[in-house]
Amino acid sequence: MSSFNTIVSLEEARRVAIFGGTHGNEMSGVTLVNLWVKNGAEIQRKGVETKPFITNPKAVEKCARYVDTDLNRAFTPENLSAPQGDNQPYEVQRAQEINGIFGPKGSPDAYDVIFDLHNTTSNMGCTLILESSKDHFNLQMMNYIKKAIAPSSCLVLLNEHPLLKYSTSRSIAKHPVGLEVGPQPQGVLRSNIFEAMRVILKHALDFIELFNEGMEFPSCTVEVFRVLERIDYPRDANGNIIAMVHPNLQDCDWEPLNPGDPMFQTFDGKTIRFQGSGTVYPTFINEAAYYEKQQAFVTTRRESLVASSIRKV
Ligand SMILES: CC(=O)N[C@@H](CC(=O)O)C(=O)O
Ligand SMILES: [Zn+2]
Repeated sequence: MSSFNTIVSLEEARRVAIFGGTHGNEMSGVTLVNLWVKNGAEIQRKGVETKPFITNPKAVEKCARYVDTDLNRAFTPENLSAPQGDNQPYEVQRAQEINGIFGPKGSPDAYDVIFDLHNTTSNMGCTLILESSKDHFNLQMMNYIKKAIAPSSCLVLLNEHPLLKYSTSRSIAKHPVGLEVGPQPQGVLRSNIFEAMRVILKHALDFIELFNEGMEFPSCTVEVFRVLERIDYPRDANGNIIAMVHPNLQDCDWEPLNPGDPMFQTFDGKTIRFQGSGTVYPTFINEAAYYEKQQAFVTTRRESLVASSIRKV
């Protein structure tokens, strides 16, 4: 297959940012970024300028997900081109500022790579979130990280869904990478989650350094979980939740869910079963921040993507 033989030449990744506090109550990213703002030795690499940055300082101060609106949905073309002014929601103003520093989104001036650090209350372990199946630089980075952290594992969630995709803070970079580690409650630090996040980032930065030094990365395949569908909690006519995630599904992120498997449990103990047509892999199961987004979990499908060989130009 030609895709296995072609070498894709890519620009070096000289400008890298690490975002923490996009959600102000996700403490691993907030804490790591604050640490690195004080002393950046750990994130320095030869030939790379790495900028640690707190994206939503007001939300961090309140230890809340956001102040007016979710910053990680705010980087839409409409918001970014809206006239600047104090009458805009805080996060929209902030998105414009951040786009000015690390973007502009979609332009040659944009940062090369942005890592955005998140925590989830779901039992997802280490998850890297990508927005494109065609970004060979990011796919190679995923392969490098997976190999480097073995026998620990990290999974790749691909959100390329035309309707479920959202306008993230990291989306202003040429190569956006979300890092989602859990389970960790909102406002809480857990040492195992904190350290897992730190290790992933170390390997990611090592990859960028090697790439910039001219190393060639041969073609490989990367297993990803592609976002398929958002599943809401069962609700009554008033919109109130009438069931919880079923105990058989709770904490079983990334495990196969088959048609007929228990999915929700009503308050009077009835089981609601999955009605899909085939096996899916649920994730973000019972994420605290997603109650407001009408989402109990997302379903995904396992796929193997081919990453072309890459080398710097
Ligand atoms: C729990 C959480 O905040 N998750 C992130 C996922 C992402 O960064 O794509 C979000 O919804 O923005
Ligand atoms: Zn988050």
